[in-house]
Amino acid sequence: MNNASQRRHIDTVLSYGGYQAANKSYSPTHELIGRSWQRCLSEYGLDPSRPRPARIVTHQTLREHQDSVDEFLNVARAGVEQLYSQIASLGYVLLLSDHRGIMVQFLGDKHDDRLHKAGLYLGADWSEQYAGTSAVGTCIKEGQALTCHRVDHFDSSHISLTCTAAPIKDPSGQLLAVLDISSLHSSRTPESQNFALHLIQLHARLIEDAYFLRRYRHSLVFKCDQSRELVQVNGQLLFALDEQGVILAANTAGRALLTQYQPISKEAITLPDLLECQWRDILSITYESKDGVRAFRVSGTQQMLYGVLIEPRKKSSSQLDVSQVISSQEESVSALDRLCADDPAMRQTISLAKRLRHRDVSLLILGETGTGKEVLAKAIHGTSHRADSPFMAVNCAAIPESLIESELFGYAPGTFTGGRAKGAKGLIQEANGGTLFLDEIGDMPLHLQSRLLRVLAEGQVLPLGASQPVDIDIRVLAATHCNLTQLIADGQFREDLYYRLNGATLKLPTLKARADKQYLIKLLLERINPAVRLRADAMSALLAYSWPGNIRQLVNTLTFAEAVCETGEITVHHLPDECTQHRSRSAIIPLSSVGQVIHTNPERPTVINGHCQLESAAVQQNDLLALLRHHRWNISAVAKQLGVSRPTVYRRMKKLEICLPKDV
Ligand SMILES: Nc1ncnc2c1ncn2[C@@H]1O[C@H](COP(=O)(O)OP(=O)(O)OP(=O)(O)O)[C@@H](O)[C@H]1O
Repeated sequence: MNNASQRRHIDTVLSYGGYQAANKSYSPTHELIGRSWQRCLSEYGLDPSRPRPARIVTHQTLREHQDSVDEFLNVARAGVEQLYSQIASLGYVLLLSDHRGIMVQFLGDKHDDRLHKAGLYLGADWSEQYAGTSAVGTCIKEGQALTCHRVDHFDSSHISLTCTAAPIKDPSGQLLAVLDISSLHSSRTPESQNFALHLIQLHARLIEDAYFLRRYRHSLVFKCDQSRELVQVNGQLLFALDEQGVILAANTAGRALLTQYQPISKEAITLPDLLECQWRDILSITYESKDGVRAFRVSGTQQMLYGVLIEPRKKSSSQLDVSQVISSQEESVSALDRLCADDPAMRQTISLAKRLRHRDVSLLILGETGTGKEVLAKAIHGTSHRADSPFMAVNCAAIPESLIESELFGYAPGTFTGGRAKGAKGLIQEANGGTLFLDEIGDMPLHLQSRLLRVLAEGQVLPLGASQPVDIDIRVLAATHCNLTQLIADGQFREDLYYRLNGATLKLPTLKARADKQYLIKLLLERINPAVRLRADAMSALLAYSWPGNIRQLVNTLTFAEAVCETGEITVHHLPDECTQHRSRSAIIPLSSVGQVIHTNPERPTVINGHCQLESAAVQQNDLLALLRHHRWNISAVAKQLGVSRPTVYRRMKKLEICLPKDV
């Protein structure tokens, strides 16, 4: 914006007396803009000839503002991110302000200095009192959605911006936050922003309603709409009710209806009064109406509304209510159920595990490192009829090859010089009556695979140096992150053992792919320290991160954050750098610039269970490379962060065809 335009704008504002006459062609929002200019000049004493730089509040102040809307930010996250995904490519940034005009959330390019300078940034103060007329500040004052387009702004330093904002109110009608989308540049015509205004109003309503439903999740909620067809998916009016049908709260559309309804002598308005019906007509909707919808007439009018009931979520048995699950003295949810909340892949796995837990068939658990293979194996054991017998876990990759045999099968007295004179029971025997968990089975040497096969086939183990086999009764659960089919094809794994182990396959998704990450984050943090709170900004960062080390890395990250946060509250600043820096995979160093990858062959996809995993391998390679480079190729540091041993890191590097740079 050049100086001449700014000077012209200052003149326009100064001669504001003629504002409405001079701007006849403006859209109706300009009544709001006019009132705002008036406030700026006469109430706040702002001087249009002295443009004000963007004011960004201190870190501490920002935290206080974020805290005050923490619960709301958690609920708003999905709506905010969905809106941003729709507008980012059009050059907009998204801002969420609290009711005082301080930006408590920002989605956009953090490194764009122009945004920072323009105040389109986290912590910026867009209150009308400070920044003059703007979409956010004026929306707060007027309680209405509006676009503040270019010269609508009071301050001449803002006249290249276009900003569109909508209010979000709490269930009592108080302003909670303002949702805003802004762009540094835009077409000159204000009409170009009409679509933005519709889009933002739609998302503000979605977020507001999500917050309403969250706040009243333990109450009966009546949802209604003028359309029978749309009410289930997009009911516009929400009413929270007590057991007698008294309206406890309503969303914005519901409150608008209530203001039209004037009861004569009632203190508390009931829904049956409002809809001229019996309380039982409402309570019986779900089971008496075929489509779960019933028609009602609004009292004293001809207006029809179609309503559905949303049942309260029970406080005690909800699996998603983590604090309930954890604090519950009675273990109402089995160890298997607790492994996940609402993730489709995990649900399938857990349901299969439940069906097979009492059978003695061997199970093969597949999943990347840290996805919880051992935890699942333990839960299967713990919920099976073998629960009171031992659970023995053997990590075939961690035991040196020379020791696996004696560790597993044991040895007879006098077999080894230096060994225990009396001999030793192997882990297979130790597990007798219980479960033997063979982790990293893909790393078991071939000759031991034959011996293991015999144990499984014959139910007997022959310790080293012994002449008599010992009867054993074990159930075997095996796990691997390897592609066993490929190992079989390469002659490194016995096909007959594979079939023996694979009574059924249980697959664990990567943490990144799980829809119930939030549940896991809360569950794990609760276990680490129930008194520590996770702030919404930290939760957002954790949800956005790609988690190459899966749940193990999440545990380590939360443990670290809990240790470094001193105030009993984890914010994004307490998270390790990689969680906040790698917001998306595309931000990870491009392979071509690394130079440590040898002959990555895109023509040779890995095949797991018949599906092409080429992309997944590339992603794993990217993630591991990023971590290695982040830790300057310090393998111990990478192993620590991933929560695996150094040999595991080396093995994974080998598998992903990554080698150490020469100068390390
Ligand atoms: N569902 C879960 N709930 C809580 N903690 C979990 C869950 N799944 C995994 N963990 C934790 O994550 C870490 C890794 O789990 P586990 O050892 O079972 O993974 P894994 O897949 O067997 O890893 P690897 O392949 O490296 O042996 C452990 O600290 C475990 O306690």
